Amino acid sequence: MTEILTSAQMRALEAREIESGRATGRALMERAGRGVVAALLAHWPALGNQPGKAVVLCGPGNNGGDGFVVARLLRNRGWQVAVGMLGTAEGLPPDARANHDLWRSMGRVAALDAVLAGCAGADVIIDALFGIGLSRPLEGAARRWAEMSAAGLAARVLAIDLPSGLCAERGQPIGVAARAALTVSFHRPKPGHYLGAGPDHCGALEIVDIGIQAPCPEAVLRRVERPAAADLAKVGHKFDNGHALVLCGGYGRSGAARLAARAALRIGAGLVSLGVPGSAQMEVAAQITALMMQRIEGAEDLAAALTDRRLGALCLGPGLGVARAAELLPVALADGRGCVLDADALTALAEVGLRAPLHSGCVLTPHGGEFARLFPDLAEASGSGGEMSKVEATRQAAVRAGAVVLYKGPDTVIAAPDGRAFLHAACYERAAPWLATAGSGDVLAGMIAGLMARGHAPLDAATRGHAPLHAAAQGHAPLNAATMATWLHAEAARGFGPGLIAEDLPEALPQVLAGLAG
Ligand SMILES: NC(=O)C1=CN([C@@H]2O[C@H](COP(=O)(O)OP(=O)(O)OC[C@H]3O[C@@H](n4cnc5c(N)ncnc54)[C@H](O)[C@@H]3O)[C@@H](O)[C@H]2O)[C@@H](O)CC1
Ligand SMILES: Nc1ncnc2c1ncn2[C@@H]1O[C@H](COP(=O)(O)OP(=O)(O)O)[C@@H](O)[C@H]1O
Ligand SMILES: [K+]
Repeated sequence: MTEILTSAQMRALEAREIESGRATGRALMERAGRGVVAALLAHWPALGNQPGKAVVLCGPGNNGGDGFVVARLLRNRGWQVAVGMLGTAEGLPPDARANHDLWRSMGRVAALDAVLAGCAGADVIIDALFGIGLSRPLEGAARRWAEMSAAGLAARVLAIDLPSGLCAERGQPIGVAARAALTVSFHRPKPGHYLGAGPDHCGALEIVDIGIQAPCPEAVLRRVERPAAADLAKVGHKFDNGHALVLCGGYGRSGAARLAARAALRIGAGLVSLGVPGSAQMEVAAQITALMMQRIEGAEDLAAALTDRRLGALCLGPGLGVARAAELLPVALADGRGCVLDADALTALAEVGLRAPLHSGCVLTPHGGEFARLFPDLAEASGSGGEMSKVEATRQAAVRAGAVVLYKGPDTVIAAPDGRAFLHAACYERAAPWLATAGSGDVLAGMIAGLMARGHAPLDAATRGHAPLHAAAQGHAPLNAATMATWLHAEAARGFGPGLIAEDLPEALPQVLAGLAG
């Protein structure tokens, strides 16, 4: 279950399910409500011991309809339930109206403001004001609710589908948004559950199966999955496992490249060389052992080094210096070899305005600042106050660059020029706040380069389990390498935990790789 659906895709699926005759809208709403109650009792088991007190806030659409179902099911379990409503019964869509009427046969519906004023003693508050249908900022009582919950005044808030006010696509409040302890969504998560401020507003996330059988569209955003051990196994001679070249900066600036190179080696490249200018040779030589060193003063030396076809991938950027990056970039990009561009290489690229001949073997790994330098319009459109999601911005950036773009952050989005896109969200059960440490991006760049250099093609589902296919300089495809490295990078941080510094990341990789195999 790796798909992440936009609101439009979710609506289309629901419509297809209903058209197929497999379910009615009412049935889906009933299952949604049942799922919410089950999730509530699973999340707060003490509430299952004896009937509690619930306040249910119902909005003017089907999210409100889910709320009426939950109110009825809790009342049937003996709970005291107060329902507050925004809008009128007449204005509700048909399924929500039917559930409103069912609830009215067993309880009252008050105005939202009145219920909010009396919700202090509730065991749980159900936010069923708005879900994927939110189209403008909250106002009036709905806004007051969002402010109240965001201020932490209301305990045990359960949001149905989304905390009201949160944009399902961008993971940012449209104006203000409620804050929940638990968010229960349906069928598949939405981008807003993972992006930006989404996880903070959602609290914890539960996805409930409501029995939709219609298949997800092919071209959806997917979550980055745990890699298969077979894809990372090492085989044969060191040259069978690929050779990566990490370009290094001058004297006093070699640390970042050394970090990247060590990560490339740890992730399984057979050989890793540092391309070092004369000024840094002594410094680097004193610091490395398993890594190799090659003198690369400028463009000519790099061109000569690249005549070795066993070099499967390059990494340019960490500690490189913008001027050196600008000199080396054209040579590095000339022959279409796998190339990870990070840090100073991205800044150099931004200075020439993406006119360098990027190609589909490149992976660009910008953080927010670098993304804004490379794609200022997309950064603005996806920034605060913009309308575009980080997913869409990354997708467009990949098309424009003709290369894989990995837009970093706790929510990392990875997109290929052909439209495929993946999200790695270091939140909820995969939170890895320790990654916010200097140099961790350098390690990621090295890991990607190491995977791209590795001398066997990734195994697809059809060939998994058979002997890997050997072909020098045919490493992991850039998109695969980027997604796998992102998962392993976060996993290494999660395994190490508090106190992590970038140097620890390559050293934590063996345990992560062993864990995959075990
Ligand atoms: N799509 C599906 O597959 C399913 C949807 N279900 C529920 O249905 C919800 C979607 O229902 P709707 O499409 O009716 O959308 P919502 O219930 O999220 O809200 C839509 C209504 O709110 C109004 N509105 C939007 N922003 C407003 C604002 N700021 N102030 C005042 N009014 C505003 C709209 O005009 C519309 O009337 C989901 O979030 C989910 O909870 C579930 O019943 C299960 C299945
Ligand atoms: N709060 C966070 N949770 C999880 N991952 C994070 C967080 N902050 C940053 N990261 C990750 O840490 C890395 C930081 O990279 P970058 O910003 O380039 O740092 P540096 O330049 O210091 O190496 C990226 O992989 C990014 O996705
Ligand atoms: K909601």
